[in-house]
Amino acid sequence: MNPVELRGLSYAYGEGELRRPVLRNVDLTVRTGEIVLLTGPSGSGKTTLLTLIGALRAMQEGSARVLGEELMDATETARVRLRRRIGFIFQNHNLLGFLTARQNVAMALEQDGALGEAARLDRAGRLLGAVGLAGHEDRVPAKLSGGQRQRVSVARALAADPGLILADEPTAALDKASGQEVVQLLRNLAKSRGVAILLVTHDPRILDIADRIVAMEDGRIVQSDTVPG
Ligand SMILES: Nc1ncnc2c1ncn2[C@@H]1O[C@H](COP(=O)(O)OP(=O)(O)OP(=O)(O)O)[C@@H](O)[C@H]1O
Repeated sequence: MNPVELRGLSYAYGEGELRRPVLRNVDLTVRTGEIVLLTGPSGSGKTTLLTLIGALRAMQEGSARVLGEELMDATETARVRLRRRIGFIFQNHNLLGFLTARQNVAMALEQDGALGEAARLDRAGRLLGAVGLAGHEDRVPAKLSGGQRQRVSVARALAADPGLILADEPTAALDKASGQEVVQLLRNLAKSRGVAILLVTHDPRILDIADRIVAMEDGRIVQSDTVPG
């Protein structure tokens, strides 16, 4: 089973005369452990596609199988359940400012009823160690650099042991070195854990981490290149 399989996926915003198609007949497969970068001009539909795959909005047309679940006609309950199996990373990291790095990561484990508070904090500490933040566990986001904050997001996305990570412009707010460090880290973790990554980016500095680069234009996939290497 591939983590992501899209067939004939179309999507439009608005209704009636205001209806505006933004995705047109998209086919896309992401394999286990594969890192796919999604590029394309502003407005080409990348973020919309990512939110559909992430079960953050309801499908309209076509088929999307994500981690084995069909999203077309899926109930809200089924979508919520699927979202818990996906790691999300965003440009502005979405960390809670009043919680420490460790608490931010531990929060992502709260869905797991089997783990008590102490076990969650312990696991969060180990994940922070895995992203190179040992010694920074008890700092709040404001006391970390942009790159370190994005590493906390990576640790948080990995917390629930996801089969798929969806990232939207994760390096946009970072300088070149921190951006490359974060994506390299993401790559190493994905490869060692067999997690698939679909990453939207405008950042030409990180194209070399991809297994495949998919280009979108006007709601269509116009090019899919396997990166040699
Ligand atoms: N909630 C919404 N309601 C109506 N139109 C929307 C909505 N969200 C996005 N759009 C429009 O849909 C189109 C695709 O937007 P989307 O954000 O998916 O593109 P994108 O490729 O991610 O762009 P960017 O690179 O600028 O983030 C754009 O024309 C946008 O204006």
